[in-house]
Amino acid sequence: MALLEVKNLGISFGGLRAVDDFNISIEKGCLYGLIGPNGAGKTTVFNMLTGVYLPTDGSIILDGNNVVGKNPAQICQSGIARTFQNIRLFGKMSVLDNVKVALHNEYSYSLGSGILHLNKYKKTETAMNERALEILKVFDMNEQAHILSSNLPYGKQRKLEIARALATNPKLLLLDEPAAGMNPNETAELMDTISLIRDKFDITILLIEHDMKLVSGICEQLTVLNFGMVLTTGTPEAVLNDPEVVTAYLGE
Ligand SMILES: Nc1ncnc2c1ncn2[C@@H]1O[C@H](COP(=O)(O)OP(=O)(O)OP(=O)(O)O)[C@@H](O)[C@H]1O
Repeated sequence: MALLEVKNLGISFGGLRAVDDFNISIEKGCLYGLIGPNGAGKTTVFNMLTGVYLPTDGSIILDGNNVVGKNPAQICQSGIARTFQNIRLFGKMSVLDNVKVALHNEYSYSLGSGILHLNKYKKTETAMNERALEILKVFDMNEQAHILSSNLPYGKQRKLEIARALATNPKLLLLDEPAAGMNPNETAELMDTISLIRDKFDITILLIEHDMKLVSGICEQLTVLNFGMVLTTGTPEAVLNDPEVVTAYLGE
């Protein structure tokens, strides 16, 4: 059974049909790319998958359960995490704290325990620090744990966003243009990181990206969206050589 099965998904904003009859099936462990021209509806699909937008039609089945109608926090608990096109870190918090805020799916203590610094609070905080450092180490950022996140270079801020999303312990990680604004060296490093976390965290990844080098380098399956509708689905080789895709998106 696929980890994510999306059927006939659609949404309208007033008279605009932003996404129509969108179907996708993603096997567990797959690294999957969603591509298409600007305004095709890619981020709108992410917003529906994460409960930010309520679809007008269709179903989103994650691991056998329909998540349509759940709010973003409930969907995060069900196992979908995301990053955003524009970096949305807590700039005035440390790198470590940015990761720790996302650990609440796994760790918790009562308000009273926190105020009174009871044993439960101390144990949980120690465990959270250890877990957050472990995640940061995968990104080679454990030594920067105590600096302000806004002081990180751009490429590292993007990685920290991914680390924070991973801290929610997702089954499915959605990355919205993870390479946006990166230079070629940062993009190459990011490609290695994305492949590594898929293996190390045993997760499934769906990413939106305009950088075709990244897409063809790491994705195993692609779906192309055009004017809110699926143009085609297949392997990167088949999709990127499809004349319709070349005309609609790649512009050659
Ligand atoms: N909340 C909203 N209200 C009205 N229209 C919206 C809303 N959200 C998205 N849209 C419209 O839906 C369409 C798809 O937008 P979307 O941002 O999903 O495209 P995209 O494929 O992610 O584009 P890009 O590659 O530029 O990020 C656009 O016409 C956009 O203006």
